Amino acid sequence: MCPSVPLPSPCPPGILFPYSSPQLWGRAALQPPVLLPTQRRTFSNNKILVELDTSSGVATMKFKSPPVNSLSLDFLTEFCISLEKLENDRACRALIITSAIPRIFSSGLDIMEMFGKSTEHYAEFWRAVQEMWLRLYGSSMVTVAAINGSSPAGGCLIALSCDYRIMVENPKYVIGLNEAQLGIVAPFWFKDTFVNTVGHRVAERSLQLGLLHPVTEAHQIGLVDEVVPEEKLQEKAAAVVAQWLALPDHARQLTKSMMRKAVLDHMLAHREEDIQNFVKFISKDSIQKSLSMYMEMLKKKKS
Ligand SMILES: CCCCCCCCC/C=C/C(=O)SCCNC(=O)CCNC(=O)[C@H](O)C(C)(C)COP(=O)(O)OP(=O)(O)OC[C@H]1O[C@@H](n2cnc3c(N)ncnc32)[C@H](O)[C@@H]1OP(=O)(O)O
Repeated sequence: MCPSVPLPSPCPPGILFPYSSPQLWGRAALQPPVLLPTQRRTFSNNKILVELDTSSGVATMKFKSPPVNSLSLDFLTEFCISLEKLENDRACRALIITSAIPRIFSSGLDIMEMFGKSTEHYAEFWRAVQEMWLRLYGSSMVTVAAINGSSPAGGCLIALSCDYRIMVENPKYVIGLNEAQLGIVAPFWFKDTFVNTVGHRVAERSLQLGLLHPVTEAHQIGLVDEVVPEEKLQEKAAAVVAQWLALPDHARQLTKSMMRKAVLDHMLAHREEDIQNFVKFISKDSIQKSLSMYMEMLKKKKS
């Protein structure tokens, strides 16, 4: 189960740290203005590898869950634990998220977690999905998605939850919230996150059609901020992080919080109701049938 992490009281999970924890504003001030020798701290679990460069304050998180980095309950739990560790580490000010699996950033929520399971399992799974989003969208760190492969649905949500998205130029890669194609509906907080990034009209069309956008199109509609060749991705991500970290942390964090608070608060106010809605929706025979047909379609595509 995704842990309920003790955030500084009285802050509910997902509210940006600056609102409740002014003592953390000073992360920037804690950094001496001299170049220190590079020091790396790594921690790894089954599905995620994290490397923190303590001299720059930048962590890189690599998804490494073959075949397609699908967001299973185990994956989400590891993700939340890693985010909590970094968020609480004063040496860490920024996070770059990328994939160690060729051609895939993340294939989104693990469909097998939403298929043929108990209602208790669906509730636990959905709480973990919510937790992941609350932590990432509400993070006080600078977050950059270095998208080095396709990123449908939940994978796109991870990217959307970051402060900046850089995607590798490749005509085969796609990104978007394609839930409608599976016969399911993107929850209101997926939608809100999407609207906050691309605007209402683009989001409305893209969501209704369940579009997966090729990279160039994703760039045109503002779903990704920049497109780069594969070999430039890490360098570009580092440069973007450096630009964002050049500002005083407290000013950047309060601005981020101001921009995101309404959406985070809305979800927190409806969290339990959202879990009940998900369980009810996903348990329906018609939805289970749609998911089953979709999995069949994926398998057929392969053979
Ligand atoms: C009211 C409120 C209501 C709330 C209503 C509910 C809201 C739910 C919101 C849902 C959000 C989601 O993220 S739903 C998930 C959406 N995700 C997707 O649609 C992605 C589907 N996958 C793909 O398009 C492709 O697999 C892709 C990722 C591009 C990789 O293509 P490749 O050709 O490289 O690989 P494939 O051969 O297709 O896949 C390799 C194997 O991984 C499996 N696989 C692929 N994606 C998978 C996935 N998401 N979950 C599980 N398994 C997956 C395939 O079946 C294969 O299994 P084997 O055949 O056994 O090897």
